[in-house]
Amino acid sequence: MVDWHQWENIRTAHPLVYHITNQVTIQDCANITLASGASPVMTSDPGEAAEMARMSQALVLNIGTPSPLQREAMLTAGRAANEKGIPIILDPVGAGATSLRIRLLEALLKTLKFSIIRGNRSEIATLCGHRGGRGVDAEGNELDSITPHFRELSRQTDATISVSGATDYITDGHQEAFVGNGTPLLAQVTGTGCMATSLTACCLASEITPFESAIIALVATGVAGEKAVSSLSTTEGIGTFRIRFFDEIFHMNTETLSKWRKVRISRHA
Ligand SMILES: Nc1ncnc2c1ncn2[C@@H]1O[C@H](COP(=O)(O)OP(=O)(O)O)[C@@H](O)[C@H]1O
Ligand SMILES: Cc1ncsc1CCOP(=O)(O)O
Repeated sequence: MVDWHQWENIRTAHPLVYHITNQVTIQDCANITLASGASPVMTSDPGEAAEMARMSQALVLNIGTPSPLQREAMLTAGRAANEKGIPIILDPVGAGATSLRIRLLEALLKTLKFSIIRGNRSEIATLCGHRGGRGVDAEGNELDSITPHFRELSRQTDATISVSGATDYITDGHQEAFVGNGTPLLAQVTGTGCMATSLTACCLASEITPFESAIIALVATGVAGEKAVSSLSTTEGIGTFRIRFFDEIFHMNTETLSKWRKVRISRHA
């Protein structure tokens, strides 16, 4: 059972969520963080990364557009966060696309302890050793055949694994959740995965457990997408959808989450 009231914790706690993230969706991530009731800060200068991490309540490391300076900032901020017990969430955007991304992920996973790793199926499958994906979007991978690998990754990394797709899958190695909310239009707008990661960090920063943070954030993303798409007229498309998605997150509350949620949770055998 998920306590959906915890969504309101974000507005009450108003946590600072530090993002080292990609140049494509950085502003969307800042705005979705604000829409949920948290406060974003985005900077990639290694010179201030440790100090910024120490004052935050959660750290997002999103590898969408890596650079040498950003890679250094991620390791510096990550070490500072780990030392202070501040939770870190990793978004391995485009994980399998290049060797540089694979090496960066190996370094991050070797050096840092993550509370949550959130990506699409191709990205998380790459972390499980099944390299795939042409760019940053998911390709292939039937959910049923791959969930045992996600559970194993959770055990190996001691992190909650949050995998988005038509059906989202979350495991902390002991229990698993399937989230059926969403709309295919979410996959046609860039940044919805990055924003799902930001929302997961907002929950994590508000003292919600990693497993519940992952579920609540993906339900909120999916429900906001469903409500946004249902409001579109025949002449409206992804531009209006994107704006309405922000509005729906801004107005998201306990009642909407518990009424619209499509979640199945079970314990692993
Ligand atoms: N075919 C789909 N049907 C319904 N929801 C989807 C679909 N594809 C993705 N979503 C939703 O879109 C959001 C972003 O997921 P995804 O597109 O997998 O992330 P990414 O942008 O990292 O590739 C998630 O909330 C997910 O549930
Ligand atoms: C298109 C693109 N290229 C590098 S990062 C990025 C954004 C990816 O965003 P998301 O993973 O949320 O679709």
